[in-house]
This record gives sequence, C-alpha cells and structure tokens, in this order.
Amino acid sequence: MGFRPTSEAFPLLIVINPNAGRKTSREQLTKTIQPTLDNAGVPYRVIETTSKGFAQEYFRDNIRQIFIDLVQSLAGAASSGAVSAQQGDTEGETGTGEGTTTTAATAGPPEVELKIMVIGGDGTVHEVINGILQGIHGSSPSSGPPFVNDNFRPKIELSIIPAGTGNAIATSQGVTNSQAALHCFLAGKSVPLRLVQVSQRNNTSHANTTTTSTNSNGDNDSNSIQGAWKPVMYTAVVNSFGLHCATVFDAEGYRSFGNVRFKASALKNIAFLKQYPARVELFGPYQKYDRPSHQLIANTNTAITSSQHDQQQQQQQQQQQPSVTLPGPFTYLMLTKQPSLEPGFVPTPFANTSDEWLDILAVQNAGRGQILDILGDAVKEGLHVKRHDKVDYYKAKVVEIETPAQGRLCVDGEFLDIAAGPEGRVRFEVVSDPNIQLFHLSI
Ligand SMILES: Nc1ncnc2c1ncn2[C@@H]1O[C@H](COP(=O)(O)OP(=O)(O)OP(=O)(O)O)[C@@H](O)[C@H]1O
Repeated sequence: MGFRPTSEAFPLLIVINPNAGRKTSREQLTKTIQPTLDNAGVPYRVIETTSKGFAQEYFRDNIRQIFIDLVQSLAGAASSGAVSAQQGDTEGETGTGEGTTTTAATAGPPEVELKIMVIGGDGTVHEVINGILQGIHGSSPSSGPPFVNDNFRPKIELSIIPAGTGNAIATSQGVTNSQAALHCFLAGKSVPLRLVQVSQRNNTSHANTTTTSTNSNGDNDSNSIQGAWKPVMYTAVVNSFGLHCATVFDAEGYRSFGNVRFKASALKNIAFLKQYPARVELFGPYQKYDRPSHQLIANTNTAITSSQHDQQQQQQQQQQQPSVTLPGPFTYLMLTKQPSLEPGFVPTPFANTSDEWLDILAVQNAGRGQILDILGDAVKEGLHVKRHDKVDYYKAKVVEIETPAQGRLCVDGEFLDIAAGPEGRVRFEVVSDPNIQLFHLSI
C-alpha cells in the first residue's frame, strides 16, 4: 500500500487528525494550508487519521514503502539515474519486507529527505514518530527487518501545524498558528528534533543475568538485573510521574468538559494531593540549577582522564553508578525535551528540543500550598525554578526511575504502568540515532 509519486517531486505527506484540540484541523487544511501549498506548487498527499493509533500503525506499516517510492521518484528525477531502489519481494502488501534493498550507485549514501506535515497536537506527532521508528527499526512483525543503515540515512522533516490542545513542540519553537508554521515550512527552516528513548529491561531473556545484590540502602540493586534494555517507545515532549501524570490520566475521563478538563483534573488531584514513592537516578554527566547564582552548573566529578583505557573505565563507571539519586517520594516529576507544555506554562524553561540533554523538574514531598505556589509560578514563564526551594532542576543524559510498588508514568500523553522494584525500572535516554535524522521546522 505504498505511495506512487504523482510527479517528479515526491508529495509532502500531510497527516491530519480531525479530532485534535478544538477540531479545527479540517478547516485549517482547506482554508489555509491547501491554498498556500497549491499557490507555492507543492504537491501533497493527505492522510486523515480515523482513530487513536491510526497514524502510528500507518507509518509503522508503510514507512518502508514510502521510502522506496521516494527513492524511485528521485531516481526518475536524476538524469544520471544516480539513485535506485530495488524491491526484492512483495513489501508492503504482505508486510514481510524481505529482500528489500535500497542502493546508491554513486559514492556515499543518497540524500533522501521525506517531508511530513502534521495538522494536530503532540499526541499525533508522537504517533507519527513512533510509527516511523518502529517501521525503520523493524521492531514489529509487520515492519520487517531494519532497513536504514549507513548506506541509507534518510532525513525526515516534520512540520507541525499546531491544531491540538497543548501543542508543546510547536509552542516551544514559537510557532503558535498555522500561518507561522506554513511560513517556516516554505522557508525550509529546520532544527534537529531529539527524542527520548524510553526503555525497560527485556526480562524475558536473562542471558546476562547476574545475581541480584543489595545496595547500601538495603534495596535491591537494579543494575544487577541484567536483561538488555529494550526500547518501549520514543517521546518528544514530556515524561512524568506523580501529580502531572495523575492529572493527565484523570483528564481523559473528563473529555466531555472540553479544554478545561486538565484544569478540573489538576484541581481534583491537588485537593487530594498524594506523594508518589519512587527513586530516580541520573547517570553520567549532569547540570544542576543553582538558585543563588541563577544558573546551571555542570558537575565536576567527571575528571578528565588521559588514556583511552582510563576514559573507557570512567565511562563504564558512569554507566553503572548514578551521579545523582533523588530518593522521593515525589509530588511532581517531569523529564522533558520541551520548555513549554502549553502557551504560558513553562515547567522546564531550560529544555531545548535540539540539545542532547533531558531536563528534569523534581518536587519531592511538597505540601498542597507549596505545589500550588510552584505551579502558579510555572505559568509565569518558569519563575518557580528561581523561587522555590522544593524545586530541583537538572539536565542529564540518562535517567532511571524505579517504584517500590506498582507505578504509572505518563509518556507523551500515553501511560506506562510499571511493575514494582527493579523489574519495572524504566530508563530515559536522549537519542540521536545517526541512521534516522528527524528534523522539524522552527522560526
Ligand atoms: N480520528 C480520530 N478520532 C479520535 N481520536 C483520534 C483520531 N485521530 C487521532 N486520534 C487521537 O486523538 C488524540 C489526541 O490528538 P492530539 O494529541 O493530536 O490532540 P490534543 O490532545 O488535542 O493535543 P495535544 O497533545 O497537543 O495537547 C491522540 O491520542 C490520537 O491518537
């Protein structure tokens, strides 16, 4: 079920979620986007989502064929026929993908760039990204074996027309309406979109299992449960635990309230405020916000070592021993790649979609008055970080969380229920996979 390019220029794929936000996507498409693209001579193909999960499944099952068609269209366009794609067997229709190859006749990988426009909110973007990565990495039976490698390293330019409720990714780039987003698209401005890989131990295969030991806190040492980390999903916006997660979860039940459902849910969860037991560990280098000097300070524990052997040893140590442990319990915990989650609400003001850091906002054991103050200041462009002693702010590259009882995480608006203890431990890591380059547009 692949795309056949209708012209030499491969069509822009427009993914539209008619159900996002205030349900204005279709109107935005017909009134603003289509006339502008037609005027600019940009060919496009519209893919309308029909239900939750549609976009993810669509890209997971079709991304391979989309790239094959894209490469073929490039080959057709190039007079020398520099790029060619060969389809070994019935990819797409059967979903096996066996034997599919993409080759470049010239030296070096072909320059392949796929443009996708999403008219929707962060949830739709999340689905598109996860579908693409599942399809590319072959992590589902229908996606076939991985097909992106050093010889074929496509770029994906993701343009986001903010039509959802929060629109965190677009808002964080200063893109607040479809006109601004279209302007960015036509000007071809893009910045790297770094993602967070969310992984859990692959406990079905304990090939490397070592004995479970007990650390100095008397807890089981989770690093000794040695099932390999297995990506569960990728997030582009926010991972949370505690009050924020409970608020998003309960807001689903208040859908009939429209856009005030988050406010209603937050008020309920603050009125019945809970503390959420967990231990959070940061691994490797990190930066911590220093309130007196109002700046992020890099940790200096990572001494510079001279020999390669020393560096390897240091790296190994950093991977095994946490640099920082936050003991909890947590009132509010967020791990983000976007500074702003909705216009005005800036919980992690130093987050940057393109950097290699994961921003961590941790509030441990706060009372109702304290959390109200903190959230009140977070809607004043992130003042809470400067003002409140209960706010810990870090930037790290690898973060793990473990809960003593069954716990729930919110991952870009979806939910991950985790088992108690080391078995349920979850790892968050900023990835920049050189074999798939996701970009998005910025002003
Ligand atoms: N046709 C559809 N009908 C119902 N739900 C859909 C449809 N298409 C997609 N969805 C689901 O709608 C949900 C909400 O979409 P999206 O996140 O884009 O908007 P939002 O929640 O309003 O915005 P934001 O995430 O920016 O706050 C997503 O989980 C998506 O899977």
